Amino acid sequence: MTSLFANVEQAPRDPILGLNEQFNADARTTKVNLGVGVYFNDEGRIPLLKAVRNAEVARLEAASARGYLPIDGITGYNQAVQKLLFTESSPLIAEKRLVTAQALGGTGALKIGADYLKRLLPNAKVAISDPSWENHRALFENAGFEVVNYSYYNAATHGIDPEGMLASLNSYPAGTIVVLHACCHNPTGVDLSAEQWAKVVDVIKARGLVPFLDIAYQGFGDGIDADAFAVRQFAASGLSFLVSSSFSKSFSLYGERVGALTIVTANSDETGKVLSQLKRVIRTNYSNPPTHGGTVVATILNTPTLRLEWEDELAEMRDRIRAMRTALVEKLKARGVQRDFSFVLAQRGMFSYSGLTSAQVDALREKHGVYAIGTGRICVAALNNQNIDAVVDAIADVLKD
Ligand SMILES: Cc1ncc(COP(=O)(O)O)c(C=O)c1O
Repeated sequence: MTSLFANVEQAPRDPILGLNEQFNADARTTKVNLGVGVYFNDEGRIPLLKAVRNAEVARLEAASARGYLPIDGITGYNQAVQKLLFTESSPLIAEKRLVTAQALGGTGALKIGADYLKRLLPNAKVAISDPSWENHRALFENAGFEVVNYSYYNAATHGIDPEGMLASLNSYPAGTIVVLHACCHNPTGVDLSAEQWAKVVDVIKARGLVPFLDIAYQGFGDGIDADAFAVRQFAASGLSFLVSSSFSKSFSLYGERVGALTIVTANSDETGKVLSQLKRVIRTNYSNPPTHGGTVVATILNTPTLRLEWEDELAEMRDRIRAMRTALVEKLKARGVQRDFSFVLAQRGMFSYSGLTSAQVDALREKHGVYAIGTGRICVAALNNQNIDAVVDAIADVLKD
């Protein structure tokens, strides 16, 4: 009798998680991991934010005073997410046009959104940017959608291809789902300008496309409010759309899986019905989300002192990444590297799309123990004063070859 799994084939390794496994197995003490999308502090550690520590203390104190742990429903989480995205005075809140559900990180928010959209629009295609976060395509394909790419990045200018993007959007039939990075585009770090967003909103509205905004780095671009610009533009347009929020990076809570899916409906009647459907998707996947990380985030967002503490720490992370961008560009220049890397200064968020070829990325890893993604994406948020000189030397070396 053949065994149940006798004919199972080895699945390809996830490009990022696979690289991480390789990094962990690398015995070199000088190795640097610029592959994974994680913010590390100057000691190379994932920081425990003071606001998080203080919220944890408050959480435990409240639980012991009560004498029991609540089993469902985190007070104030959904409302806090909505205020972060749309501001407290948004008419969407007053008009009860928002459905928000806590989700397992940004990935979980995309997944429940995708599963719900598959029920709503079974024949729609999903369009993602070229390039996009590695998981977008696989996630929507796994939800049963055909996924296509819209033009986004111009490698020659290290900028947006605005005409190409609008041409792509204009070619789609009504009902096509368009996944947009609301800020800090992953992997390129290149975002649309206000004027470009306005044109994108117009085309999406005119053609009846369905926007799904992914906001995984709110606060890492220009600030909490500035980074919500695109989300608020869509809100002002009167369209119905979806937003997936991730708090993994902004609260430095990677392992807790904190995120949210928000759906903007046309009116309060739709809101009630959409919520009932979304609950069904969640219920049949994992029943309800864990409470720990969500309570910490809700406590911070709803407690003025903790909120200020968090905003300062988020700004500190953003400033440190910017400082690392500047240091990288200046050190490469000082090292005599001919190629101009100044485009890196205009990129936002945690990543840089360096323009290094996959052969150069291989050489960085094999010769120097510097790990980057094959597309040339490096995580600038993983650079620090201890490792940056080794990284600069390694890049200079592979460019020389
Ligand atoms: C664009 C984008 N969306 C979503 C996610 C997923 O976020 P989370 O780690 O919270 O699942 C990421 C994380 O890398 C991302 O870069």
